[in-house]
Amino acid sequence: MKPIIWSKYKLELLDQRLLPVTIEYVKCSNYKDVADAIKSMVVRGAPAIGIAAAFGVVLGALEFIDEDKIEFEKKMQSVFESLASTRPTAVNLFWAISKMKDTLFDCLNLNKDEIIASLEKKAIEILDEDLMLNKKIGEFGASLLPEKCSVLTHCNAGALATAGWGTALGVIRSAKEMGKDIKVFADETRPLLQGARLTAFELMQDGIDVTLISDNMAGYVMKLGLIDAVIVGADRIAANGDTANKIGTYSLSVLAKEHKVPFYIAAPYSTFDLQIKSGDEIPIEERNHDEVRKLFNIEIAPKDVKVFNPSFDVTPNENITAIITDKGVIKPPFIENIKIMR
Ligand SMILES: CSC[C@@H](O)[C@@H](O)C(=O)COP(=O)(O)O
Repeated sequence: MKPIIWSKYKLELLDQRLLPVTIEYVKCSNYKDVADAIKSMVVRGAPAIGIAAAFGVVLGALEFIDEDKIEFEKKMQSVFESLASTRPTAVNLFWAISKMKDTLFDCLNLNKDEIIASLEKKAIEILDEDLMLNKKIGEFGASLLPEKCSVLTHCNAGALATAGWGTALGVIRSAKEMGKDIKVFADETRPLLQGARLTAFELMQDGIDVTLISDNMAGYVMKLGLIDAVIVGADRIAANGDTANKIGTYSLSVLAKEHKVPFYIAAPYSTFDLQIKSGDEIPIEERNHDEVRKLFNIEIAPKDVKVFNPSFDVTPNENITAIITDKGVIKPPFIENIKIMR
């Protein structure tokens, strides 16, 4: 099941808000539809929102290509801004938009058809490259896992969050493909339940042994000795290795440290933000408070209760055993080794 389908200048996004109950695609015929889909989390996961935004740029260009050159450039600027204003934490979004901006800049002197063709080519390249990067992450990560092991993961860093295969779940898929005996514990991941709805669904579809737990069970499961490794994805990795990922990841890293369980981050190069020195500089998205007050639109708390709903947290580098990337496995000291690897 592909999360992103591009065909004949139309973008179709698998509506991840409805999974696993309903399988439905949302059709995006202009850049505003794409921005709305990213904001409302029809499409989610760091690499997937970057890819969707790249196709959003193509749709924006198609909409404005017939304007005169100055007007076209002005309108494209608002396309970039609108797509960039959707979600602040995952750097893959800004990485992909910046690739599309560079491509547009390089082809502005070409004719209209050539401009559209260049932008479309770049967006398809970003999509195809992500799948290839995930396969590499999978291979590097799988070699870290013992022949028989049980992995805990959080949120969804799988095929649904990427062009396919996944980062954290890519490591699990590759390990399985290598013949390793892998069991997975998936945190349900409140408030939006990406672990329960997406990770459990994805792994079951692939016949991978998965056990769902609620987030507050992770410590007990580790204490029972049921977890050999934690593997999660990332939304942004600072130059010192501090990593933003779905809210709850930080707590897991603390639990893993306490129980001496290795804690791995799996992410492609597009998730690194070497402009920022540490995780303190990563913008953390705060989402609608009803995500916490309600579950599937049903009130589960007093209507007006105060809520804090940060969508991500930052795991400090000292809690991370290694970062699995498409170029290899980065171990501490992260400041030096990230520089060398990148
Ligand atoms: C390969 S996806 C990595 C991360 O983007 C993922 O773990 C995550 O935090 C997704 O958050 P989401 O809010 O569902 O977009």
